[in-house]
Amino acid sequence: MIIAVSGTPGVGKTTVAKLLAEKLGYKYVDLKKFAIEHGVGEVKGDELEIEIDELAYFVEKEFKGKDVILDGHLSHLMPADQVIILRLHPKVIGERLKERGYSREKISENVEAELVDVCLVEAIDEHENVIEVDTTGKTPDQVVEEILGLLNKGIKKRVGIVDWTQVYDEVIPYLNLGGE
Ligand SMILES: Nc1ncnc2c1ncn2[C@@H]1O[C@H](COP(=O)(O)OP(=O)(O)OP(=O)(O)O)[C@@H](O)[C@H]1O
Repeated sequence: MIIAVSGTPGVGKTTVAKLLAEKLGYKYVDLKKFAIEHGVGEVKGDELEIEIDELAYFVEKEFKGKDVILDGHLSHLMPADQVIILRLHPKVIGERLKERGYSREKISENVEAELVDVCLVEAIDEHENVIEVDTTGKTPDQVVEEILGLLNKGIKKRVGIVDWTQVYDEVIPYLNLGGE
C-alpha cells in the first residue's frame, strides 16, 4: 500500500513518516529526493519546481502495489492508497520555520497555508482515503500510535478535526499582513 504523509512545511512529516515506515516495515521515500533522482522538475533559486503529473507517473511506475511511505508536502497529490495529513498549531509552524531561518515572507506563506487548511483541502479533492491528525502537543510516537490505531480499525477517512480560525489572534504575529 502507498501511504502519503503530507502537510505544511515544518509540520513534522519527515519525523512521522520515518517512524511510521519503521513501525509498519514499509519503505521510506523522500519525495523531493525521488523527484531529483528521476530528473523531474528543476531547481529555481532555493526552490525545486516539480511537474506533478510527471512525478505521479514515476511514483505509480515505481511503487504501485508496494508498501511505501511517501514523505513530502506534495505527496497528497501522488497516486496513494491512503493519505495522512498532519496538522499543527500555525504558531508552532511559525516558530519552527523561524528556527530554520526562513524569511518572514516564507514563514507567513506557510503559516497562512496551515491556517486555511491548504494541504487538507487539496488532499480531499484528490483522494477519498484521507486521515487528518492534529500533532499539536503530541510526541512523534503519540502521532504514529494514533495513525496506526485508526488504520488498524480500518478507518480510512477522518477529516475536519481542526479549525485554526479559533486561534487566529495567536497566529497574527506570524502573518505578513502589512506586506512589508
Ligand atoms: N511531534 C513533534 N514534537 C516536537 N517536535 C517535532 C515533532 N515532529 C517534528 N518535530 C520537529 O519539528 C521540526 C520539523 O520536523 P520535520 O522536518 O519532520 O518536518 P517536515 O514537515 O518534514 O518539514 P519539511 O516539510 O520542511 O521537510 C524538526 O526539528 C523536528 O524535530
